[in-house]
Amino acid sequence: MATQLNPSSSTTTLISPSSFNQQSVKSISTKSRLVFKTQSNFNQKKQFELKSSNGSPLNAVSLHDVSSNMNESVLSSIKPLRRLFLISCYHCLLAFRVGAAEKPLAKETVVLPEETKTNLSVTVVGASGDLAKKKIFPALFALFYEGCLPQNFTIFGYARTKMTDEELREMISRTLTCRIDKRENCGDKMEEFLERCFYHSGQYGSEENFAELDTKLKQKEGGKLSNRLFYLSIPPDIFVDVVRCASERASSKTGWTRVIVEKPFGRDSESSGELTRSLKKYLAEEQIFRIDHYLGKELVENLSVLRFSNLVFEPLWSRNYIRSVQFIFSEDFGTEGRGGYFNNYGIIRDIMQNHLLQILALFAMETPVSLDAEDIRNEKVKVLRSMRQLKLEDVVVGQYKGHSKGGKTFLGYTEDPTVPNDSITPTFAAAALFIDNARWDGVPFLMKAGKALNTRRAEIRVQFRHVPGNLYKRNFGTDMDKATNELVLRVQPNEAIFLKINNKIPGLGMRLDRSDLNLLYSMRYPKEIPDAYERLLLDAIEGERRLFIRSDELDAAWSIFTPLLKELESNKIAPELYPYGSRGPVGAHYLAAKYNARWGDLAGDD
Ligand SMILES: NC(=O)C1=CN([C@@H]2O[C@H](COP(=O)(O)OP(=O)(O)OC[C@H]3O[C@@H](n4cnc5c(N)ncnc54)[C@H](OP(=O)(O)O)[C@@H]3O)[C@@H](O)[C@H]2O)C=CC1
Ligand SMILES: O=C1O[C@H](COP(=O)(O)O)[C@@H](O)[C@H](O)[C@H]1O
Repeated sequence: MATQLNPSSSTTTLISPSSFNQQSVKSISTKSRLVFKTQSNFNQKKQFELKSSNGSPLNAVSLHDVSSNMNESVLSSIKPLRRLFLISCYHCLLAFRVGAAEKPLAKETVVLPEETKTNLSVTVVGASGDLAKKKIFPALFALFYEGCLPQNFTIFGYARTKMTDEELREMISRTLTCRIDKRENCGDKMEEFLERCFYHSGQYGSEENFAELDTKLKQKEGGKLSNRLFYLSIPPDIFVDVVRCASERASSKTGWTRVIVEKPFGRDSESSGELTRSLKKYLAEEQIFRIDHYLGKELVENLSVLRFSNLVFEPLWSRNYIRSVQFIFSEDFGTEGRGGYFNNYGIIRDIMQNHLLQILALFAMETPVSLDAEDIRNEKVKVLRSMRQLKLEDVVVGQYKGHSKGGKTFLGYTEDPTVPNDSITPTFAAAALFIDNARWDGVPFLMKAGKALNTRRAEIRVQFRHVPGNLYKRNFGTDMDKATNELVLRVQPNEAIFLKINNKIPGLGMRLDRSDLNLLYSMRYPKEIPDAYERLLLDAIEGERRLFIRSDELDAAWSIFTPLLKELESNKIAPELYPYGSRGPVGAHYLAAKYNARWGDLAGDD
């Protein structure tokens, strides 16, 4: 196709603290978060209330008697890490509670002895950069505001730029915001947060500079057991240097050391494998948290809930009923400011090979044995390993060109000063992928990702088959495509789940139309949805790996895309040009049509 040039119920589950063992902590850590609360109608006994991660109660499973407080002996039977997790959840979920019954956090907080002996240090490496300012510091502040960080925590910024602690605070403070629905004490909280932020300037490959950081970290930790999290918010070519220096000179001697690595994890199978091998010289796999922030998005988290906790969906989840599945990402802006990075990667590596493929794996996996990270990741790997390598004839690539509209001119990709004039890096791609297993044999999984399009959105669209022998086909005219059901998970913006159904238009005649059963999050859940980085940072702090990418997942993901990327690059495949702000190259329509599908986002009735 390319041209060759050169919900929730209101019932609550209660767990008796006396039966609260490691296993229950483990299962809670993967399924839900915890709230400890004191309730007068339960004889003032402390109770553990299971809540979904957005604070709404989970469906009831059972109701146990509550017999004792969570005391030292219970805590001491729990491993230190779990204890820390338990404590942090305690703070966190107090804050997630909804409704008038919510009590001020500070009054309910019981500081457990273990917590006073532990310190968490988060070092943001590349603190002067875009991602750190835009996402990481604000997410850390949101966690602090929500009471999700432990009592003793320190945040360090590390980069080459010379800055004082005060200057870092000034830089961070410009990007901090309060949640719309939680402004109480926000200014004070910001002050408190900023007081815990410090800066160390150093080179990324200097062990000496990391040893200095270590000294500063130790000062702040004040002899407490130290847990250290390093967030690598830097270009990938310096990941290994930083990991070497941090692990050799600044890792914790008393607690855990973990490293969050930002994408890109390599450019292809070889470079990704090389990166993994290099990181593993200094870190165990359990210490590496490869982040894909799409996995932290609310609707992506909900995908498995929707599938596995609703009887109505899972039986339909196969080639028997599903005609095609579409994963759509679009942005209504170009590479503005990130052309240097982007030109070396392109949209397939930037969005498809990671964000969209991760969602696909979650969508298509078999039911995992449990919600434990390894069980889920095992299933994702199986799906990825069952996928066919992507072929050139199943791909369309595009690049945006300049466009003037309403007196405004939008520059084309190659007009961006950070991009070479003759660049053929794709800013748009559409692809048809296939999973060769019993469940999905023959079903096209269509992906589309593009920058500088007409709209910003990310969604999953499941198009179901026609109703066999549909009695009502005449009432629809000839366009049977219109008569199929479609389930849409709108990841962003305006999070929603809707199901397109056929319905009789009220009246004496018999005319049908398509209507939506619509779960619009802003109506159903008026609370602000936490940013993906908040969820993922909290998970990394708690040691929850479910939403991070394991090295074998990464290998399998690269295997699908690497041959295609090589072919595109070695044959210098020219992208189809599309105007800035348009719906993208027309080739994408032909690709969908080849597999008897139509892009759901372009149907005009969403
Ligand atoms: N920005 C975003 O929206 C997203 C970014 N990412 C990934 O996150 C990471 C950080 O992104 P972002 O903040 O945009 O990156 P930046 O380009 O802003 O780099 C972060 C910091 O790294 C240092 N740095 C930059 N270039 C070099 C270099 N060539 N050699 C050594 N140090 C350098 C700079 O700090 P100093 O000069 O002070 O040392 C800079 O402030 C990257 O891996 C990126 O791919 C992933 C998803 C989204
Ligand atoms: O990883 C990336 O994601 C952003 C889009 O993230 P979103 O959460 O704002 O949808 C994208 O702009 C960027 O190119 C890519 O590297």
